[in-house]
Amino acid sequence: MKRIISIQSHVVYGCAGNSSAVFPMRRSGMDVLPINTVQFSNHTQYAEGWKGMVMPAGQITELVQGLENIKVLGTVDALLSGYLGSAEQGEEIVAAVEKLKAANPNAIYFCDPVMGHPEKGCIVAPGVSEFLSTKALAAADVIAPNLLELETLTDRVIHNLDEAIEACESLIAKGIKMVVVKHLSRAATSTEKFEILLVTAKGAWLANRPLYEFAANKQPVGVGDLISGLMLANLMAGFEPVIAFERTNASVDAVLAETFKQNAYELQLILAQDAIANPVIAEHAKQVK
Ligand SMILES: Nc1ncnc2c1ncn2[C@@H]1O[C@H](COP(=O)(O)OP(=O)(O)O)[C@@H](O)[C@H]1O
Ligand SMILES: Cc1ncc(COP(=O)(O)O)c(C=O)c1O
Ligand SMILES: [Mg+2]
Repeated sequence: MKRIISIQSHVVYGCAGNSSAVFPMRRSGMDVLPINTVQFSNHTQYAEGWKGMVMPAGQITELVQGLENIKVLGTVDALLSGYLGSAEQGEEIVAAVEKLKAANPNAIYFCDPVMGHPEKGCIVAPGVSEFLSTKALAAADVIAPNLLELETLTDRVIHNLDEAIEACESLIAKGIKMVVVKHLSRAATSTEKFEILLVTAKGAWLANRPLYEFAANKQPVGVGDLISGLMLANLMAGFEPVIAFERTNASVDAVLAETFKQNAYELQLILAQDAIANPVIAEHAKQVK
């Protein structure tokens, strides 16, 4: 069984961060070790706000040390990071990646560069975007931005698929092994489908899934965290990148379809759990470069 440390937010109610990714990764057969960057009542896109706290400085480092003390750190196959409570937590994560790779040189770092953005509504502490664009990017093996995050990481405005591929290739040229663009949004080839992109040194692949008409102020949150968690789980399960990409897209579609069917705001992970574990691929990814 592959083992993944997942360093993300925890929300008491609903799905975001670890509360969106841990159960699906476990349901996909992974042994997941969650480290929470924050403990919030709910995600930060509720109009009513949220309660809770950012985990104290040093907490990530202390917990990783605890894993090393009991000789578990060397058995970990991957570290996934997502929503950060502070830029200082990012520094602790990069140090944890270095410690992990010293204990297991085959381990990989999968970074979901969750950034706040007025267009998106997600609220993230100051300095996090700058950290993600520099030190996290330098340490990551796989990175999974949405379009806005990809633009920030590559300091460019992206208008279409070709420009999105070029932006990903610029990250590959810097040493990133794989880029998953979780949402092509305005750079997508069609407005009728929800499109995602996989780019590696071997090429670029486009996948899509149906668009569900959620109410404007009730767009489910935690989808990116779900995509990143399932992509990593599928890679750890041994699927080739394109197959992992297709399986992830199929599982995420099943979750969104169930969420839409239930007219829910929070992702319906439990109702869709069988499709998480055993996705049915409706349409294969198309190689676009
Ligand atoms: N199949 C779908 N149909 C409609 N909306 C979707 C679908 N999948 C994801 N979304 C919405 O698209 C947005 C994706 O957010 P974005 O910030 O672009 O990436 P992410 O949040 O996944 O990191 C979210 O509002 C999510 O609810
Ligand atoms: C606490 C928390 N964690 C994680 C996220 C990331 O969610 P998404 O996967 O939609 O980018 C958000 C977004 O608002 C959030 O508020
Ligand atoms: Mg996101």
